[in-house]
Amino acid sequence: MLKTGAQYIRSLQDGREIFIYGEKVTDVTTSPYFRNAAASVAMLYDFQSAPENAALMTYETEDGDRANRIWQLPKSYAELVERRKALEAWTELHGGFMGRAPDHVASCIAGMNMGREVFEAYDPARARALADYYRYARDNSLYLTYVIINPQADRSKPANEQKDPFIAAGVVDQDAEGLTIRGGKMLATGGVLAHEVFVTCIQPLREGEEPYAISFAIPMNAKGLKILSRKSYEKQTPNLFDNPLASRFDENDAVLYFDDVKVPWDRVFVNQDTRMCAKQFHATPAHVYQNYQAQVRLMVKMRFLMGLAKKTAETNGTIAFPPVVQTLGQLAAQAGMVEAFVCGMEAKGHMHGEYYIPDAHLLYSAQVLTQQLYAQVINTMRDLAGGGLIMLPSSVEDFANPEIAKYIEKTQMSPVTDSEGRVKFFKLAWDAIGSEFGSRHAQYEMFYAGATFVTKNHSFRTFDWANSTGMVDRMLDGYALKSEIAKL
Ligand SMILES: Cc1cc2nc3c(=O)[nH]c(=O)nc-3n(C[C@H](O)[C@H](O)[C@H](O)COP(=O)(O)OP(=O)(O)OC[C@H]3O[C@@H](n4cnc5c(N)ncnc54)[C@H](O)[C@@H]3O)c2cc1C
Repeated sequence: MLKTGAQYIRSLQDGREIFIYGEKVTDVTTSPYFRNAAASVAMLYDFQSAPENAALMTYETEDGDRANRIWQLPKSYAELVERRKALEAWTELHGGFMGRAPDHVASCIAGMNMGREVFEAYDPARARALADYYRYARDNSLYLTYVIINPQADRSKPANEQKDPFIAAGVVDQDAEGLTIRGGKMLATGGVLAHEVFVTCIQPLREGEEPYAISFAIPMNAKGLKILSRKSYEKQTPNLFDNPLASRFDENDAVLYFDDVKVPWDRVFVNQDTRMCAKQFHATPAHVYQNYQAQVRLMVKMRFLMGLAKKTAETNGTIAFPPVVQTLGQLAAQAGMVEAFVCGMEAKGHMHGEYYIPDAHLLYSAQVLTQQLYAQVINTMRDLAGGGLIMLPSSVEDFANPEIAKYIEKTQMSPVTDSEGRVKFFKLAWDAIGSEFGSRHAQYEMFYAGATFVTKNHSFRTFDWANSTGMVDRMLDGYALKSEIAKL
């Protein structure tokens, strides 16, 4: 069943325990720290369930119901592209600023479900749990987030050798009903807004780390689950005009602590198996699908950033300067590169059983390069803007005071807009690239898919080295020292 925005908002009122600013918040939808972000997610739900968007955003499941395309399991290139168009349309609603909108983890679980045979070979009961969960989440329009990284503490030691063996979430007990989980996980982006969380470990685990080699999904209001929120940018932003992005799209990031949380067997996908923990991502299409979604999102975000860059130059009257045109051309080429990667990984995809999967190496190439690219793009945009990002009145209250408003009109000028338009535009640009919200985005784009050594290893692992070294070998085979000496 497709949820509407109102149904989504109601479904969040489930008594989950969020800790922030010394308080416990149990209703996200009315909290000044989270309510606007919840309303933004509700907007996504309304868009998916609007009758006029049915063909774009939904597909018919095997039961004859309609589900959001984020759950679709494409069986051809054409279906993959159809699904991507839905992701693009959804992402445009937030300009790519909600990194863990519901399409991210849905893509992961859909990809995992496309590789069910890997779970069948591991344990048919766990495979059944995964297949049932996929259908349950799809049929109930669930918003899932995930925590797949152990908290930073001492990265030189495995989880079982940390000062506290339960700094990272692991199994403390198992019985006929399921597992009991204790410990922490980073970093549940969207955790306060999601219905459920998928919990596992994507970091390679060694012998001795079996208790941490788990994979399961539970509701955000599960007994014993504590959501430890970072500061709220939404709360710090007094109004929409001054922080048009932070005030609406602060999806939040939270450490999760599992205070002896009970996980029933029908929600357990991997139990204390280090090899299977890695295989669930890399032997199935899960890792490729979740990160393909992330590149589609980035493609849309780059388009939005290009709009900001061009308007920056227009607003400052620098648009006709040849070096500025070249800078915009360079930025546009970088945006084009992200799009080329998305189109390339789709076109170069392959069948995994009955499903069509984007090309893994082009995906990992995109990840490695875009992790570096984002900071470069932001820096170039700051360079284009100069002090205009800072030469701004403190808040809408300044406009509301006639004495100050008079001087704003005298000092905020542009060849293409009035003083209000100039301030409005630069406040948006600053929120995207410079405010605390914008700065968190730079960190997000650098790390959401793992540190650079991780993505570079994926690129190394998936490149067709045999083809390249074969070419070199054929070249080397075409000549020899002996025959060259013979020519002397
Ligand atoms: C804004 C934001 C949102 C996030 N959202 C989520 C989320 O929704 N779900 C989730 O599960 N995770 C999330 N994460 C966590 C993210 O997956 C991790 O930040 C990422 O995997 C890197 O892990 P780390 O932060 O522990 O960094 P580390 O692995 O500790 O790496 C930090 C740096 O230390 C060095 N380093 C560490 N280990 C090595 C090594 N073995 N070899 C070489 N160099 C090393 C490198 O310089 C590296 O860049 C989020 C992170 C951020 C910043």
